Amino acid sequence: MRTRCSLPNGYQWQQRYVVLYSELFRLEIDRIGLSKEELTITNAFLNFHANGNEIRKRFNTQFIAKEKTEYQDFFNDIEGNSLDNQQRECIITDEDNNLVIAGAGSGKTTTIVGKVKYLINRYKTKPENILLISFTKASAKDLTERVNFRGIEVRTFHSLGNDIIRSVEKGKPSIYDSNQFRRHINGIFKKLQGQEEYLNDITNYFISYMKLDKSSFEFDSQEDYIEYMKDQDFKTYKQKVATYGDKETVNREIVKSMEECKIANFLFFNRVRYEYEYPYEHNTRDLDYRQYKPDFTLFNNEEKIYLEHFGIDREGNVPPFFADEGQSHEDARLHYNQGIEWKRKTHQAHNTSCIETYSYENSEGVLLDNLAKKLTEAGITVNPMTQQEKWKVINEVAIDEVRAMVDLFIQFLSLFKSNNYSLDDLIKKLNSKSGFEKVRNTLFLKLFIPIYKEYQIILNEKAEIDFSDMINRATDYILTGKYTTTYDYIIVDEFQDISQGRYQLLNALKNSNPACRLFCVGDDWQSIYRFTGSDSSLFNQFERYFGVTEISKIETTYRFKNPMIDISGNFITQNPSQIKKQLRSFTNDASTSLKVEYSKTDTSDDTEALKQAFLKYVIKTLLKLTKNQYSVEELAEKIKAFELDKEMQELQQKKFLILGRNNRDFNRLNFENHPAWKKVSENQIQLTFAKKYIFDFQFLTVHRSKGLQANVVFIVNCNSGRYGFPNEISDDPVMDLLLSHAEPYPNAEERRLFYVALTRAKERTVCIANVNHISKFINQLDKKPPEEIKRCPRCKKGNLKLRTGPYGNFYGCSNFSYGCRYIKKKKK
Ligand SMILES: Nc1ncnc2c1ncn2[C@@H]1O[C@H](COP(=O)(O)OP(=O)(O)OP(=O)(O)O)[C@@H](O)[C@H]1O
Repeated sequence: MRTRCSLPNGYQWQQRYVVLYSELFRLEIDRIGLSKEELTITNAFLNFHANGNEIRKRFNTQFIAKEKTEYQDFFNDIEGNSLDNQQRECIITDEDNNLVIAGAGSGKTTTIVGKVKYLINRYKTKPENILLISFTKASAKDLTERVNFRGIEVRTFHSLGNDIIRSVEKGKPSIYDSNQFRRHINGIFKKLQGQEEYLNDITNYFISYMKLDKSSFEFDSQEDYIEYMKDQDFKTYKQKVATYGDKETVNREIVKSMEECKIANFLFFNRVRYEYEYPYEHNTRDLDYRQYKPDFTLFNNEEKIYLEHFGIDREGNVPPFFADEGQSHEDARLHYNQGIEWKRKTHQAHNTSCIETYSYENSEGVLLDNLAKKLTEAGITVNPMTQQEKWKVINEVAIDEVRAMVDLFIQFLSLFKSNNYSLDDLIKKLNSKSGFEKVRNTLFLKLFIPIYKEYQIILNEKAEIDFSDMINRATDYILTGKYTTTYDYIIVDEFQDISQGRYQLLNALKNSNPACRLFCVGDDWQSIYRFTGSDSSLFNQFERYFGVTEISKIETTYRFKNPMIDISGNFITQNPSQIKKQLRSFTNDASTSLKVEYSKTDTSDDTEALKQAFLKYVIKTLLKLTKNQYSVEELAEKIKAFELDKEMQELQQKKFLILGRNNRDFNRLNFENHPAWKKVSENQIQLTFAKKYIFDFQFLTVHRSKGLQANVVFIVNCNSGRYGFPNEISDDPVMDLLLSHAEPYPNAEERRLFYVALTRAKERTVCIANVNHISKFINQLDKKPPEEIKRCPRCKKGNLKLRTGPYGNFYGCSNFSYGCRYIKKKKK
């Protein structure tokens, strides 16, 4: 064991002796006959107890300053870099528990390399007494190479757990092949669908509980309500044919609210033929009003019956945000109720039948039962599909939802096991919830528990353990004394990805040697592995878990610059739970910019936008390289004539990354009609420019891009919707059952993921968003969108689209179908 040079934090020591201190303090010690020597010692104790922390701080400040001077040469060359002041200080700081909060690209790994070398050089710590842990095999290998010191091998938690088990059990444990995980869970899920009750539950979950049911009365602003609606994506299970130009596409029907979605699915699965917002059979158009389109038109043989769903409570009130600008809530209520009356009178006048349903029926949980009765009374036959038929339809039209459900099971199971939870723990947490969320979670658990049990049976039958079992079992061996360690120092990289199970292992290792010190480095802004078990509260509340801790920061980023530092920093800290840091760039000489490229197609193809974004970057860079001597047209000519060979070659040296939220986002790039572009492998794109210059683009998911960097990064699919960015599945509220602290800030995990995407580029990050489905993240980031993407001043979410009406051209909000009725006349 080495001797300590700086003074440890005395908080625990002060606590231990607090009673003795109070007793001595009460006594008049110079009058109780102590010898001179006893008096000196007692006074020193009292002084140190009262002022210990001040004394310690003063001493340590002096110590750090002295150490920085003495080891200046050493710190001037770590991996060929001269360390910055914060990097130096956190290496020298030497408490029992040390947490280094780092920024993206701030040299975390360089700092760890420096720490290890410092321990070995300065304190002569034996390499075998330093345990270095990283999270993935690749990062452990990279760190081993960077530390490059014989006897130091960086471990992953898994390899460590594996070795502990092997040493105790005197044999290698059989490890479950995690590559089979998805296949197994999918297989179990499919098998369970053969059971009648399970099939009932799963169809029920998809139809009624998959999307979050929030009443419009819960929202104060139309802005928030529209955002919620767009995130939830109110697609029914009915398909509709749509025509774009000369192409026909089949898409799921989209309605405007969760309640309408419930009604539509009810009609569809009960084989009631209907059309959504179909023009009323009688002409009602006049100069002020367009043709009336009832919510649903039901076809009963030759007869048409209408269905209107009214968004009112039992007293006829409407949600607060129904009021238009300058309109009082009471006026909005009157206006809406007049609309109801108009519809009733219209049906009376034309002798047509209209079934009415109300929002309050949904809040009271009787909407669909009442609807069934009303349909029967109106003579409409309700002919329910069997569960098998329903499930077949769901699989046919919404396979993405079925896959997402399997992803959710996988994510839930991983977090459940890596947290070392029991089913009882889940039930207890469940009981703390209420309302829709409780019913939804209960049904989810009913679906999850059999999957978990079957999975455990597979493990038992094969006598295998999975990664979570490995960590948990290793922890047990340490806690029961079957395995002992001698580590003086435990250093953990990427600490933001820690899970409860790994924390328990770490704590057990640390506590088995009282002299052991812990040095953890990570960036809470980049914690993106909740789906494999990480729990960000372990980072954010480090001290609560490990005891008194010295917290340091490294905040100079060596990758990206301003304005991206400020933009991304403001973006991530909108979530108040993220720790505040002041990132700054190592240089003011260059910048990293953020651009948004808006795709204007009606399809999910980002190809054209990617091309445009790339061209803009090429032009900008060439203008700079040629010192703005030429116009854009001249540049194009010169490229064709190969007169900018040097500049083009310089451009070719750059690294380009395309990032997607999911692997399937790669399919958003489709180069059918663009011969210069081609997909050359599963994740590679190539562009041949001017028939000569080849540019390579690598596609990665944002998760895979963690720790990587490029000159330019294009982020595709920056759109709203359940599978956009933010992806609404990953922040499914059911995950709260497993987190030690629920993350109340909306889309917290996805925000961190987007932050990781934003911070990969050295020069430019381009977000590609579709004008019709712009992600809320883009709305927050792009404060000044181009003219043609004028934000709607009312709902602030849509953009204004030029339309033609009876009084000429006008701008209307793209969120019209979500209820925003803003219009503005086009100036002549
Ligand atoms: N003091 C320094 N001076 C100059 N360059 C440095 C310094 N510290 C680190 N770097 C450089 O910064 C880059 C990023 O360092 P490193 O790989 O350690 O970052 P990181 O913080 O682990 O990144 P990420 O946040 O993406 O995981 C490397 O090229 C490294 O050499």
